[in-house]
Amino acid sequence: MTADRTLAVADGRSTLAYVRGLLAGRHWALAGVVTILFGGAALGLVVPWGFGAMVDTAIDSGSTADIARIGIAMAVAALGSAVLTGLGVALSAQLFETALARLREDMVGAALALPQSRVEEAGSGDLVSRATDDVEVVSEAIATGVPMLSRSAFTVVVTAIGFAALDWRFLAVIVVIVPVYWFAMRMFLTVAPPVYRGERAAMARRAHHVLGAVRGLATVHAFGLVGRSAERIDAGSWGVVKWSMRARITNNRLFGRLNFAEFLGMATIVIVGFLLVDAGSATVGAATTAMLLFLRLFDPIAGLLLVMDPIQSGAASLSRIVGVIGDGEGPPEDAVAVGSGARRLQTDAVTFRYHRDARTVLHEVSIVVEPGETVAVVGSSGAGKTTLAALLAGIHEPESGTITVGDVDLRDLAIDERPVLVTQEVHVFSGPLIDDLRLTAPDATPDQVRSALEAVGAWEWVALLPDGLETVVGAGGHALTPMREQQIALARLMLLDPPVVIFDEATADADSADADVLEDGAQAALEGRTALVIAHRLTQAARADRILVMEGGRIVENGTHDALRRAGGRYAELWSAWSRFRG
Ligand SMILES: Nc1ncnc2c1ncn2[C@@H]1O[C@H](COP(=O)(O)OP(=O)(O)OP(=O)(O)O)[C@@H](O)[C@H]1O
Repeated sequence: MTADRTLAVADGRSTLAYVRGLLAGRHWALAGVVTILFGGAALGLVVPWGFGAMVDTAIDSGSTADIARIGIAMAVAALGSAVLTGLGVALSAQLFETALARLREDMVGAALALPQSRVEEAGSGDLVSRATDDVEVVSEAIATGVPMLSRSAFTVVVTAIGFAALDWRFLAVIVVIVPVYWFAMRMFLTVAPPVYRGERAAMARRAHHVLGAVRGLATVHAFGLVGRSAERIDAGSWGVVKWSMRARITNNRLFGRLNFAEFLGMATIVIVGFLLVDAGSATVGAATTAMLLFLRLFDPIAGLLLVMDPIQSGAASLSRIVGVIGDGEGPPEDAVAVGSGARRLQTDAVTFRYHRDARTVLHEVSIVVEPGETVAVVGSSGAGKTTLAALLAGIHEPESGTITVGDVDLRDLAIDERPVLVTQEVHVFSGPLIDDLRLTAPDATPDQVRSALEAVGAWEWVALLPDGLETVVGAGGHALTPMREQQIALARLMLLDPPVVIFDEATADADSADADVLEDGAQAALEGRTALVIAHRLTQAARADRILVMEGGRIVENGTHDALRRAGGRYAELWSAWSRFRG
């Protein structure tokens, strides 16, 4: 039975495990990136060290050649640092972009494998937003966050080591600035996200008013609504101004606190440097180096704080994506293959409700469709025919009872072994017609495609298309009538060649002029298969080997067309009403 539940959101541990899986086999590449970035950051220390050494050399009346040598060492180190950092950032971006590509693939694969019932329960909007917005947020976090994190984190760590190497007492600066940065970050991460969300929402409202006025310009003019429209747009724009001001104030507060931390740090280094030099335990050059080291930290620390927001959002989105990937109930690992050949389709006392609190839609339904047999299901609207079809195709699971295909439980079957459901909703994919038909059989030859089209009565019109099988159909291509789309669906089915088929009013959409052609096509497509046909047109039911009549979620009659008509029950009633209707 189905229950109300949204799509899962993975917890921290599962998300981390998934990320580890994404990077599996890339450990050496990751270690290489870390080493290169560490080397780049370490070489960067040579520049402030060089300046300090220059100061000490000048104080000690060293020669110009000594100073020049230090300058050359600094230049080489700066170049080396730039090259290594650039290489490290590029390699880390490549590493993470590759992981992102796999994440996208996994997400699309999982979304496509999700049972339709799960998507319906959770709401398709949730899935769409995870597949688009959340993937976008993660890629944004990776594109902006990873290079900044890689560069900044290593610079901060290596600089702290540099302080310690110079004189451990310079580390006092870290004790002074860390609390200020910590509070600045806490404030920013608490205040900024709702302000940015508010700003985006205000922009969306303004766009909504502007688009509404532009699209409905004729109505705006006709009813003299120009003034009111302008007022709404004004109000929307003013909302954007207010939220943008708040966002800028939030940013300025952050930068104000960062500047305060920088001031405190510099003052600490000046004081510690003065005391150390005064006590003779450090040189003026060392104090200069300490100050330059600290100045180098400004950009990386600000960068780290600013990427916290996208990284946080990225982590939240990643857990939503990993939730979907883990949620796929897909085919069981040890899915059973029942082999080729015709098979029996059977339900045993199947009961079903759409929701826990809803009424029962199917009551202990037991049916058997023998191998190769075509059984039609008829009944009044709301009898439960479509629900039965959905259960047989594995879209919903019974609350109780079992469904078996060739004596194997439906739940244990691989997805491509399950009965194929053909409904009246046919989607024609954009592209050459032959590609559309080959969706279900990529290796089919043009001759096989043509035979399938002939069998369902579609070759006559396909042959007359401007480019025959190569004609571009679907959105923006050659338009097809509903009947032709149905025929395409039947031809796809023939090419797929499944042993068990469920037709849910697959030919119901056609005009009566087209109905006979489609029914012939459907008959051909069902030849040799085990088929259950939900029939709206009773002529279609009359062609079946046997008919089941459904009412109120129960099978109330079972027999051939002739036998049921003679019995004078519900089917006979439906048939005479249908015959009168057809004249
Ligand atoms: N997604 C759903 N959620 C809740 N109830 C549903 C849902 N789909 C169908 N039902 C209910 O289940 C019952 C059986 O519907 P079903 O569509 O299976 O009947 P049907 O015989 O196929 O009818 P029709 O011929 O009109 O398509 C109806 O009462 C219907 O309101």
